[in-house]
Amino acid sequence: MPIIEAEGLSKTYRVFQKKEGVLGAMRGLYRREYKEVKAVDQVGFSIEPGEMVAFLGPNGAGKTTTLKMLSGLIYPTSGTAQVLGFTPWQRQDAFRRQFALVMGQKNQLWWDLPASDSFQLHREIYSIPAAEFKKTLDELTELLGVEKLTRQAVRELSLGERMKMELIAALLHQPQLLLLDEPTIGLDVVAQVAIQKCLRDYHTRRGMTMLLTSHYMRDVEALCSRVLVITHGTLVYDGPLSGITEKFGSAKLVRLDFVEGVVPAGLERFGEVTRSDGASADLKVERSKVAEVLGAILDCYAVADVSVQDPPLEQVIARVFEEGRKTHDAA
Ligand SMILES: Nc1ncnc2c1ncn2[C@@H]1O[C@H](COP(=O)(O)OP(=O)(O)OP(=O)(O)O)[C@@H](O)[C@H]1O
Repeated sequence: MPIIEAEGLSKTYRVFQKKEGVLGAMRGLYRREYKEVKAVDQVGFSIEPGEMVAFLGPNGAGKTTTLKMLSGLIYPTSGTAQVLGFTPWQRQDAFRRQFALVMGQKNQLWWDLPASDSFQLHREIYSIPAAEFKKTLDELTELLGVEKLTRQAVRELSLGERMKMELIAALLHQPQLLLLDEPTIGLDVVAQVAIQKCLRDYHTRRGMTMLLTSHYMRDVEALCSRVLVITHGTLVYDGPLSGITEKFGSAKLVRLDFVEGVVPAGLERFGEVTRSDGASADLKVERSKVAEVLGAILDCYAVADVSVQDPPLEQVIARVFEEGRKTHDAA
């Protein structure tokens, strides 16, 4: 049975339009005007137990709104979802005990108290047996290298340390499903890698299911083999991470090193030269023409080394977002 099954999930927000100026504000008191924002439009997907899935999209695409519906924080306008066999917005206790939601932009821990006090509260709320609580806590603090920081007030911790504590709090009750909304936002590369490693190790040990939103492609590459892409509230891709490059990365990057120690003139007739540096150059070549172009280059020049690469994932994803925007604007 899938852990998450969403069908036709939609959310339209009704937003109050405040008029400019004092007069406008006064008019708004008795004649309120609203506009509708279609945040999520007929989204459907299914996630099997143990999958680690990335949920990608540009700012305002509807990712957080979808996660909020799946965790029962808000009601959908229409559509259905079954999460762990429950309808999330019915907020049954048994459902809440089996999942966790971590939002990189929101604090769930008490600011003025040490994280260990918040952990104890979680233990009470979830009725975790003392021995089990200690074992999980020790495992997680060790995994994240924060054993010595749990007795320090949360407000005194760095952003990265705080995020690690948030993650520990979320995992203490050993949820089957972890929903993560930008868990590495604002973190330096070292902290990002530590969070990724913790999630990967924890997944290997416990096999939890994970749905993650992130604007950092490194998170996605490190953790998720499947990707859902949403733009303007609509799902535009659901498939393997590698498939995104095949589907949307129409060009390949051909890297050439020339024997003569300089990049020869006239290379641009074979494709767009994206880098030229000493004896080496990068050429953007249409995927279907790579073999033909390489043959022609080798006929013309003395090439010492050649490699053919996919474009960086960031570039491909940016292209998917851009195409989604164009389709939306044209509709
Ligand atoms: N509470 C709300 N009331 C009104 N509109 C909202 C509300 N929350 C979100 N929206 C709107 O819904 C759309 C989707 O927002 P959402 O936060 O789900 O996007 P997102 O993909 O998570 O974006 P980001 O990557 O910037 O976090 C946006 O246009 C946003 O302005």
